[in-house]
Amino acid sequence: MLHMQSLAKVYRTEMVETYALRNFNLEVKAGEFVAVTGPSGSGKTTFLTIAGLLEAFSGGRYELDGVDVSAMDDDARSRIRNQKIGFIFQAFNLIPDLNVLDNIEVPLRYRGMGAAERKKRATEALARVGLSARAKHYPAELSGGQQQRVAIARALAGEPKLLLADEPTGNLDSSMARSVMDLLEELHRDGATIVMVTHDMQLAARAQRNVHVIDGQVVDLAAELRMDPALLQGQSQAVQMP
Ligand SMILES: Nc1ncnc2c1ncn2[C@@H]1O[C@H](COP(=O)(O)OP(=O)(O)OP(=O)(O)O)[C@@H](O)[C@H]1O
Repeated sequence: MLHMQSLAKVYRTEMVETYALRNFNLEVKAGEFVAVTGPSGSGKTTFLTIAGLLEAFSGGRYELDGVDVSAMDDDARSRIRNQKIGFIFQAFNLIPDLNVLDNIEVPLRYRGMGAAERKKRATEALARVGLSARAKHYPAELSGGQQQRVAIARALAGEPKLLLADEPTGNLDSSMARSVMDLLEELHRDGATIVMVTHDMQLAARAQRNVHVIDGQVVDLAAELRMDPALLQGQSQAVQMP
């Protein structure tokens, strides 16, 4: 489903050049639930942003659902993004002035889907996350856990090939976090492909597979820790320009 080979992402400012990702290799197969962990600044969000076709990368190759997206321009990338990817963010990112059902319909509007089909898909997605009774509520009338479930319904409504979650329980207390994780596990059992970025190792342990990132690279965590137990504290490298 997702195949990254020798991917690189360099951020350049006047003073420094930061390799957020370097020689980044990862393959996620259809139906997998993968958690990506790593210390602050290791490149997790950069990886997710590129995986979700929100940003271009500096080198290497990325294949999504069998399509090489490496050389695509912004328009082509956003078309594929709208069709194939569902996002779940830490901050939910619901629109406060729209009710729950209308929020779920937003990405379907971007696809140019007709009103009747949008409503049908949004209603089904809301039922999927167990919140049918809240269709007409506004985000502020819901708990954090319920808002995240709505955001998951919004991600699901487009029937994406790949669900990308960035710290999906980061803004939730532990019982709400558990229920959101229960939902992700359930979606995975039903066949969804999920890649979740988190710094929470306990949460990550509930995924099917863990991938650890240090200094912009996927590492074999067990082997690295045997060599240097302090590695978990590592930061990404900022290289001074000459
Ligand atoms: N727009 C940017 N411009 C310059 N440097 C950036 C930019 N975005 C990220 N970086 C740098 O790239 C590196 C990786 O950042 P990234 O946000 O991907 O890490 P992270 O693992 O998600 O961190 P955290 O867990 O703290 O969110 C960091 O050194 C960061 O400072």
